[in-house]
Amino acid sequence: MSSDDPVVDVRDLGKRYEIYSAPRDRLKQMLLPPLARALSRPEPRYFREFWALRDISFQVRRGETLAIIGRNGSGKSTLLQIIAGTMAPTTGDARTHGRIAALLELGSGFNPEFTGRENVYLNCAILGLTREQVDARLDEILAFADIGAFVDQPVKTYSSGMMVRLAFAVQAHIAADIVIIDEALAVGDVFFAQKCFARLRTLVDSGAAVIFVTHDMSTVTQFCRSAIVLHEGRQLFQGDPVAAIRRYMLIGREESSFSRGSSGPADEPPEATVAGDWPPPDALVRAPEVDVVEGGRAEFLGCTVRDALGRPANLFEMGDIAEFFYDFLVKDDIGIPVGGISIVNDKNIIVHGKNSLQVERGPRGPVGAGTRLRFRQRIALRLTPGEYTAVIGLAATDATTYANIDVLPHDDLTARTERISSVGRACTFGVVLRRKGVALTHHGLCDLDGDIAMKAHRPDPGGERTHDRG
Ligand SMILES: Nc1ncnc2c1ncn2[C@@H]1O[C@H](COP(=O)(O)OP(=O)(O)OP(=O)(O)O)[C@@H](O)[C@H]1O
Repeated sequence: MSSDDPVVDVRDLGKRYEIYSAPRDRLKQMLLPPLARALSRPEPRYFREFWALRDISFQVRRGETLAIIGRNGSGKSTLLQIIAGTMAPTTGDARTHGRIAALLELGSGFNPEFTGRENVYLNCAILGLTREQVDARLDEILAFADIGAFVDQPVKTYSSGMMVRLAFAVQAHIAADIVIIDEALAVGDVFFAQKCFARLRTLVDSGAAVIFVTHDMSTVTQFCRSAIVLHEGRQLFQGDPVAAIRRYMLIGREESSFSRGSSGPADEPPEATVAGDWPPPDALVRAPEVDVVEGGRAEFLGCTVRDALGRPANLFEMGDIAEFFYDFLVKDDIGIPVGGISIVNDKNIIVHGKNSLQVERGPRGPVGAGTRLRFRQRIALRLTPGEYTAVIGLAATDATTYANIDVLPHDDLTARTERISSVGRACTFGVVLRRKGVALTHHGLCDLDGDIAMKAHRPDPGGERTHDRG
């Protein structure tokens, strides 16, 4: 095998599951078809077919990193299991060359009654290492796992974080040619995740191929050289990670009444407005999965997200302006209304939140029952690529508080502001790398204002020379 030959070669792969509506049907399926065959009768079937994967083909070479992305249930884990050899395909095949390290299901390779140390030996033996080889690596494995005295406790007493530490430490030290990881790093803390990525980078540099399932889009862009998008068991896309994320973000959206905003087709969708214009009230959407907490004093009517051209959009490039429009029907007399949005990432962390008290100070008064309150909130999405949801909130405050916002302590302001409605998952949108200019405008969750100055200073015999850059 030459060094350029694929170490993973997946061809026309398909996986069919048999779905039984009752356990007894499984038994019938085992017993009755052979009987029917013996009697030369038509074979009965007691299950429904479900194809979790269809026509999947790709190759991975040494030193390559491949991400597999897709919505829940798209077939990612099934595909990894077939590559890892723990599940057989129904059609096609997945050939692999070399030793495989797989981190698929938490604790799956461990015997819960054995200690961590014993499990290291057990796991390594399963992976084909001799006792002497394990002895030689044990210190390194345990140092990497860094679980202290727990290493001599039964694994059943471990937290999930400890379990993944030990499992990753083993898999990362067995000199594997192919490393397969299914989201497993997500249960470790951030320091351990960083250590794992550093280790994976070393493995890749030394020629291992890494296949990775993740829902974390920044991992895809930062770590992987290519990506496959699976959707309902089909391979929608394979190639550049950024293009793959775009494709992934569009799943389920292109068919809906939403369109793609800045990434969309050149022809404008019918409901586009001029940027900044208020869309007609019936253009607002109330998604079925919104999570509304309201005390009956106002009703959330819906929202729409528009791009800088006024087109409905839910996919933006880093730094694009998004305009959020959202309406409430006030059902009771309330004080001075306050509207706001919090943007929440896939880890349920609020990456940005702002309400109208924080941005405007125009004359305002209380509003009465029957008023339709309309908000337009413009946000520059200077966020890391990923999927986000918006929480939309309505609150009210009194005239005295409103007049004294600048002097009131924050806690007083909060205490004097009544929460009226909070709408979780009011809308979702994606942020992807930019296509023009610097693709990734910053690292980390959000882009903070700031600048960088540099001075180069080189003392020399003829006097000092200083260059300023700012
Ligand atoms: N043993 C099984 N029997 C029947 N159907 C199954 C079985 N295992 C998985 N499936 C189905 O196959 C499809 C693909 O499952 P899989 O776990 O591979 O998806 P996934 O992309 O890894 O999902 P997630 O992101 O939620 O982990 C799903 O619809 C799932 O319900």
